[in-house]
Amino acid sequence: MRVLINGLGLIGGSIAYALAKFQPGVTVIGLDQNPVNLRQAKQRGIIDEIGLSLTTDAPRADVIILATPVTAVEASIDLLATLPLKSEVIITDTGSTKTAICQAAQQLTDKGITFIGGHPMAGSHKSGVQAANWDLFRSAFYLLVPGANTPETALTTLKELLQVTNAKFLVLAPQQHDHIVALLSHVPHILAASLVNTTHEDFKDCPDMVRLAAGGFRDMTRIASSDPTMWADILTTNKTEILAVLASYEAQLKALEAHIAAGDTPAFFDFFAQAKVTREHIEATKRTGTLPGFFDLHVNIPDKTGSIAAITTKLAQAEINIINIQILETRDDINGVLQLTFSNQHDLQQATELLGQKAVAS
Ligand SMILES: NC(=O)C1=CN([C@@H]2O[C@H](COP(=O)(O)OP(=O)(O)OC[C@H]3O[C@@H](n4cnc5c(N)ncnc54)[C@H](O)[C@@H]3O)[C@@H](O)[C@H]2O)C=CC1
Ligand SMILES: O=C(O)C(=O)Cc1ccc(O)cc1
Repeated sequence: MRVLINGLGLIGGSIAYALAKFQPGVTVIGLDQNPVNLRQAKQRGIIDEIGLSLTTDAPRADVIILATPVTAVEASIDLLATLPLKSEVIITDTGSTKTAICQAAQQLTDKGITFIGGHPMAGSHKSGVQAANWDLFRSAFYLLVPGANTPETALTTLKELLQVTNAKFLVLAPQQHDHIVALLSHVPHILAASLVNTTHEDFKDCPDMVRLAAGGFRDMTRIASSDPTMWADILTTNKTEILAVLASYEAQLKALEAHIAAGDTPAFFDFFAQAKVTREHIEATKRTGTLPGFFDLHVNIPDKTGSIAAITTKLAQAEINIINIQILETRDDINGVLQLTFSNQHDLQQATELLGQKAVAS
C-alpha cells in the first residue's frame, strides 16, 4: 500500500512515523513545501520516500493524508479533484475544522472518490517535523467524519491503517464535530491567548512580573504558544460555531461580573461549585461514560532520585501493564504527581492496592 502524506509537521510527521515504524506493508511517501522538513523526515525514518508533488504522486497513492494547515488542505482538495486518481483511493485530512473541508471535498465525492475527514485530538503547542513523535496519539480520540455515501469498507481500511497510532476512533458529523471542538479546543485556545495578551498589556512596564504566576496561569496558557498560522485558519473556517460558543461564554462572564459588582457571595459559590462538579464528572466519565475510556491512577511522587523507578518496578514485578505514564506538572519545585494509565479496571484496582495510600484512582 502506498500512503502519501502532504504536510510533514507535528501531526503529519507523527502519523507518518507510526506508519513507517509499525506498518511494514506500507510505503510512506512524504511531501512538504519546505524541503528541509522532507530531508529531516527521511533521515529520521519518518517517511520511506520523498515525493515530488501532489500532481505526480497522488495518482499512484492508495491513501492520501492531507496534514497541512486547513486552508492549504482545501487548496489540495481542489487540486486532487483535477487529477487522475486511483478509483479506490481514500483521501483523508487531519485539519482541526471539518465543515469547510467536507464541503470542499464534495467535489471529490461527486467524482466517486472517497473522502473521510479526520482529526486526531492530540497535539501540542509545538509544531514542525522536529516535534513529530510516533506515539503522539496513544489513548487520544481520533475523530473521523465520513460522507453520507462513504463505503463502510473504506472507513474500516482507514481505521486499520491508523490503528498503529493507538488512538480511539469516533465517527461524527461535520457540524457536530465543529461545535464540539469549538467548545473543547478552539475557544480554550482563544481564551489562553487573551489571558496572555492581557498580562502583556498590563505588565508592559515590568514584563518580568508574569514570572510570579503560580501553576494555574501556566496550565491555562501553555497552548497560547501554538502556531498563529494554524489558528488563523481555524478561526476562519469555524466562524459560526466559535462565535456561538464565545457568545455563551461572554454571557457567563457578564452574569458573574454583575454578581461581583453586587457582592453576591452565594452566586460566586454556585459558579465555582458548578464548575467543580462538572470538572470532576469529566474524570468520572472516563470509566462510566459511553465513550471508550481509560483508567488513570494518580500517585504523589517526592522529588527524590529513583522514586518513579520504584513505582514502575513494583508494577512490572506484579505484571501490571502501564499503557501510558505522565508527570503532571503541578509545581516544578515540590512533589509531582505521576499519572499512570491502565487499559482496564482490574489493572487499575490491582495497582491502587499495590501502591497503597499514595495512589488515587480516577
Ligand atoms: N498542532 C496540533 O496540536 C494539531 C493540529 N491539527 C491540524 O493538523 C494540521 C497540521 O498541523 P501541525 O502538524 O500542527 O502543523 P505544522 O505547522 O507542524 O505542520 C504543517 C506542515 O505543513 C507544511 N505545509 C504548509 N503549507 C503547505 C502546503 N501548501 N503544501 C505542502 N506543505 C505545506 C509545513 O511546511 C509544515 O511542515 C492542521 O490542519 C491543524 O489544524 C490537528 C490536531 C492537533
Ligand atoms: O496541546 C493541546 O493541548 C491541544 O489542544 C492540541 C490540539 C490543537 C489543535 C487541535 O485541533 C487538537 C489538539
